[in-house]
Amino acid sequence: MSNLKSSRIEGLHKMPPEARLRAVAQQADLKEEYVDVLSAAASGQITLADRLVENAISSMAIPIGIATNMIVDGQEMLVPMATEESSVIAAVCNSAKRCRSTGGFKTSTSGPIMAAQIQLVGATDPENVRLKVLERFDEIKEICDTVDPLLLKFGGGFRDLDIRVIDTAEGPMTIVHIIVDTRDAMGANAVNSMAEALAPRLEEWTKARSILRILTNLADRRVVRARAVWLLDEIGGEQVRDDMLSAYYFADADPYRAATHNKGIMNGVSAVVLATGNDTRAIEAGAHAYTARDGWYRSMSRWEKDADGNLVGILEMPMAVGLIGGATKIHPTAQANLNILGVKTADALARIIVSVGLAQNFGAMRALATTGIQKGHMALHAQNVALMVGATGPEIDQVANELKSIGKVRQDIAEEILARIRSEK
Ligand SMILES: CC(C)(COP(=O)([O-])OP(=O)([O-])OC[C@H]1O[C@@H](n2cnc3c(N)ncnc32)[C@H](O)[C@@H]1OP(=O)([O-])[O-])[C@@H](O)C(=O)NCCC(=O)NCCSC(=O)C[C@@](C)(O)CC(=O)[O-]
Ligand SMILES: NC(=O)C1=CN([C@@H]2O[C@H](COP(=O)(O)OP(=O)(O)OC[C@H]3O[C@@H](n4cnc5c(N)ncnc54)[C@H](OP(=O)(O)O)[C@@H]3O)[C@@H](O)[C@H]2O)C=CC1
Repeated sequence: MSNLKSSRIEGLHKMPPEARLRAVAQQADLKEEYVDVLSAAASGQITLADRLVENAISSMAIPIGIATNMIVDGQEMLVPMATEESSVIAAVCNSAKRCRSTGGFKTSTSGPIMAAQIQLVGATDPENVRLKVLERFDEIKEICDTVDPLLLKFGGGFRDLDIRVIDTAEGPMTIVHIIVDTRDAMGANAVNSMAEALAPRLEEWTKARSILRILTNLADRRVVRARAVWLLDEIGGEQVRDDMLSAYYFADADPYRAATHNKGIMNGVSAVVLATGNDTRAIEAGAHAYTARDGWYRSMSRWEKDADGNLVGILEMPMAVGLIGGATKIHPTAQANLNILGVKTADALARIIVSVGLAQNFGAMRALATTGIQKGHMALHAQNVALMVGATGPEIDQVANELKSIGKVRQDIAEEILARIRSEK
C-alpha cells in the first residue's frame, strides 16, 4: 500500500505544472530521482500537456516506428506507428512486404457518417413518439445544421434520422439517432452539440423526457474495408495457408481466442490511431462493439482462399478518425506523422489504419501457425529484458544477443548474463 495520507490536494488544477509536480511529490513522498524523471520527460512538452489534459505534471514518450512496404490503393506508404510493444511494427513490415506482389491493400468505405443518440423516456406510447419525431424531419435537419455552419460549408451536416424503440429493464425507451456527415472531423463535438440543441425540441414535440444526448462509438455507418491477397509462395505453402485458415476459424468460433486475435489486429490499428493524435478508446470501443453486433464476439477479420489457392484477408471495421479536432491538429508530433503519411482527408487516413490492422493480423497468424509467436516476438523483446535487468550501453546488445542465441528470453537468465559480463570486465 502507498504511504499517501490524503488524495485531496486543494487547488492542484490551478497550479502551474512544475508546482503541481512538487505538490504531488510531497504528498506521495516521491523520491527525488522520480521527480527528476518526470521533470525530464516533460521537457519541451509540458505546455502542450497542460493544454491537452487536466492536472498535467509530465508527459510520457511512446516510441514511434515506421511500417515500411505498405501499398494502399496503389499508393506507396510509410506508416508511423506509436506503440510500446516490440515486434508489432516488424510484423506489419513483414506482412506488407509479402503482399506487394499482388498490389498490397485495396480499400473501400461507407463515408464519414456518425450518429448521436438522444434517449427519450417516460412516454406511455414510445412508438407514437417515434412517429412524431420522424414527422419533424425538416425542422430537425434545420436545427442540427444551424449548430455547425462550418461543417455545412465543408459539405457535411445532418443527413438522416434513425429511431428505435428498445426494451429495457425500465420499460420501453425511444432512442433517436441523428445521422451526420462529419467530413474530416471524428465528429464527437459536432454531433454532441447537435443532440443537445435538438433534445429540448424533441421534449416539446413528444412530451417525453430526454436524458442522454451523446454520440455512439458503434460507428457502423463509418466502416472501412481493407482486403489483400497473399500468394502461396509468400505464405510458405499450402500447409501454412491451411493452418492460418484454421487459426481464423478458431478465432471466429471462440471468444477466448477471438479476444487475442483481435488484440493483435488492434496492435496495428491503435498504434496508427495514437500516432496521428486520434482517440484510441473511441476506435477500440467501436471495433469491439461492431465485431459483436450479431450478439456474439468473434474475429474482426475474415480469411479465405481464392480459386488459385492464395490466401485472402478482409478486415471491415468502424474507423471514426479525424484530421481536424481533438489532438490531431494541435499535437505537433501528430502533425509530423500525418505529414509522413501525406494524407489530406480523414477518409484516406481511415483506409490506411484498417490496412495496417489487416497486415498485423496476417503477421501474427502466420507466426502462430508456423514457428510460434515467441521466436520473432521474443527475439525483439530481448532488448527490453536486457534493459529491465539494468543493462546499459553495450551491455544491452550483449545480453540481448546471448538471450536470443540460447533461445530463452527470461529475466533470471538475463540477470545471470549481466552479472557474468560485469564480473569479466
Ligand atoms: C518478427 C517477424 C516480423 C520476423 O519475421 P521473419 O520472417 O523472421 O523476418 P525476416 O528477418 O525474414 O525479415 C522479413 C521482413 O520482415 C520485416 N522485419 C523483420 N525484422 C524486422 C525488424 N526488426 N524491424 C523491422 N522490420 C523487420 C522486414 O520487412 C523484413 O524484410 P527486409 O526489409 O529485411 O527485406 C515475424 O516473426 C512476425 O511477424 N511475428 C509476429 C509478431 C507479432 O505479431 N507481434 C505482436 C506482438 S504479439 C501480440 O500481441 C498479438 C498476438 C500474437 O497475440 C495476436 C494473436 O494471437 O493473433
Ligand atoms: N465518445 C467519444 O468518443 C467522445 C469523444 N470526444 C472527443 O472529441 C474529439 C473529436 O471531436 P471532433 O468533433 O472531431 O473535433 P472538433 O470539434 O475539435 O473539430 C470538429 C469541428 O471542426 C470544424 N471543421 C473545420 N474543418 C472541417 C472539415 N474539413 N471537416 C469537418 N469539420 C471541420 C467543424 O466545425 P466547428 O469548428 O464550427 O465546430 C467541426 O465540427 C476527440 O478528442 C475525442 O476524444 C468527445 C466526447 C465523446
